[in-house]
Amino acid sequence: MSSRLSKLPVHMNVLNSPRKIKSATTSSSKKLANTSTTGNKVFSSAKNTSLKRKLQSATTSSAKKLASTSTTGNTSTTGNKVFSSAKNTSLKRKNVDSTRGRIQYPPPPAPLSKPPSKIEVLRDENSKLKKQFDELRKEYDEIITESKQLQNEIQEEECARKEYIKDIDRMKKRVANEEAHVKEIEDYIANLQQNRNDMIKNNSKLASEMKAYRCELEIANENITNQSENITNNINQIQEFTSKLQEYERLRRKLHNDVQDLKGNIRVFCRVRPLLDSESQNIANFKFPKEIPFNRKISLISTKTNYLGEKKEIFKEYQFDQVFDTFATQKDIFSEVAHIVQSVVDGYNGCIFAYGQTGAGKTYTMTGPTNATPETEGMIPRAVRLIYDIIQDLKTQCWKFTLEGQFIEIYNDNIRDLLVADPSSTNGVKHKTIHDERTGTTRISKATTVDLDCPNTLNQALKTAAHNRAVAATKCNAHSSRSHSVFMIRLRGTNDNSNETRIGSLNLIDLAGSERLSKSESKGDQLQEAKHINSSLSHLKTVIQGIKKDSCHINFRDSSLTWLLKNSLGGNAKVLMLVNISPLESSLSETESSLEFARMVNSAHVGTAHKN
Ligand SMILES: Nc1ncnc2c1ncn2[C@@H]1O[C@H](COP(=O)(O)OP(=O)(O)OP(=O)(O)O)[C@@H](O)[C@H]1O
Repeated sequence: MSSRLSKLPVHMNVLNSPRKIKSATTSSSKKLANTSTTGNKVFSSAKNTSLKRKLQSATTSSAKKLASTSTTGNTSTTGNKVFSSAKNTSLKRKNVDSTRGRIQYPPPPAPLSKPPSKIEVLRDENSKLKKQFDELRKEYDEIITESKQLQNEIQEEECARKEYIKDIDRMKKRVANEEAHVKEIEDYIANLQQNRNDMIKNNSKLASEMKAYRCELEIANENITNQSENITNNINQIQEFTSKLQEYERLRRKLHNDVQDLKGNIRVFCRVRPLLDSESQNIANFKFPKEIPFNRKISLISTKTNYLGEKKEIFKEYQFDQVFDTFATQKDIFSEVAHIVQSVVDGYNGCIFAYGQTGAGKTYTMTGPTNATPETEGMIPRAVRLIYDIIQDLKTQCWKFTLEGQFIEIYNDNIRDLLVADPSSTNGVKHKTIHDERTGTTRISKATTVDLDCPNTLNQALKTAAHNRAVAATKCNAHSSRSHSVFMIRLRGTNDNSNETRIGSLNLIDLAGSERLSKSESKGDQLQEAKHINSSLSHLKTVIQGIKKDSCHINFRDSSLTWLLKNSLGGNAKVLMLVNISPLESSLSETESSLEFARMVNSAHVGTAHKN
């Protein structure tokens, strides 16, 4: 019995060493905490179970010993037996209960007056064992508590581990993403690297190109420097040439004027128009003796019957500045007119008038036919176009020009505006001729003035004038032949370089038909018209004769026509008279009359022209 009990401490040695158990538990707990693997859990659980089993076995053995001791005690006393049995039963139950939970120990036996018996010894032992058991139980409870804590810790660790695993998975995913991102960045960097390499290549290429350009630039700069010097030299030369040109221009104008003076300030051209398709009459017998460089003479052979009834050929020869036969073109006529136009731009007054009987070709010569072409257009459009050309050229010499025009007609000695949009609106309007003695120019009051700044304005003005004359012609039979039309051009030029000013004027006149009163057999209004025409032409003749004789007093005021032409016929003027001749034999008498008038004009001398 004692050996068996003595064996108990051997078991209890294990259990009785709380430090060892605690240390083992702590070590196990640490291991568990460190490893947190399922295997460790199992191990820990197994250890706890083994500890439980040992405790149970120790309790069971103690109970058995008590039972056995109790049986032996029954031989002494019944009361003790009962007591022992009851105690043993109670102890057994307690011991059995102890396997389930807390163990209930029997109260210690009452002290014996006799030396302690075996039972008392056993009781002491039992009491000691109980104490040991209580201690063990306490330790066990602590271990259980600790184990539970460990379990909890294990569970927590397991949860944490799972979280870690999740975190690791998340991290893995993140790492995968980051790796992909890194891959992208690496690709991007590789691309950038490639670009950088390309750019480096380009850079070096550009650098070498730039070097080449720099060389070229240096050469170009040298060239520019050289050329700048050349330009400066050229500018100096140009300035020299310009001043020389201006000098030559002055000389040219003087020479041109001298030539005009030598030619005479009143020059007369004669033009014989061709036979028209519509005409079937006989042609007069004209002769155009060939001269070089141009024809100056025209011979007229007529047959006259004397009082004896004898037919006699009469030969008359006229000489003018130039004679144009039936083949002459508008261009031929203008080549001579152009000199006067040039004089006008040079600052002189000019006057070109067409004289001749009705139908002799005055309007054709001055304006051109109704649907004129560049070949057939007359002196007026050609003169204006030439002025445009000359003033355009003069711009290189710093000349600026303004050009304006008026277009009027003189009918029955009254002035009418041909550029007005509505002729009926001017009924009763009295126009006056105003001469500016300072500038030597003439203008008509209250008449429309147009700026002839471009060929279109000129064409429009010519159209309006032609329309207004046509309207008047329908109202009054053959009106156009019954009035003098005057296209007045005024020109003003300034030169800021030389501070020069040029003022010139050009009158282009289509005179009324010059047929004689006796022949026209006019009556009524027509007679009145014819009288006015003859009167004005007669005054023109008188004025020119007065000029021819150098008369002190020339009465320009005698007719509206001569008054209008005062500045154009006076000392400061270049005059060109175009005598238009009909080729018809039936017009011979009028032809002779016109040629006589022209001869008289041609012999007249109109002062010495001077600039305005
Ligand atoms: N050189 C010419 N070449 C061709 N046709 C011409 C020429 N000269 C005049 N004509 C024509 O002769 C006709 C009469 O000419 P125009 O009208 O010019 O005469 P005019 O002297 O002006 O007459 P009016 O005094 O009645 O105005 C017109 O049909 C015109 O086209």
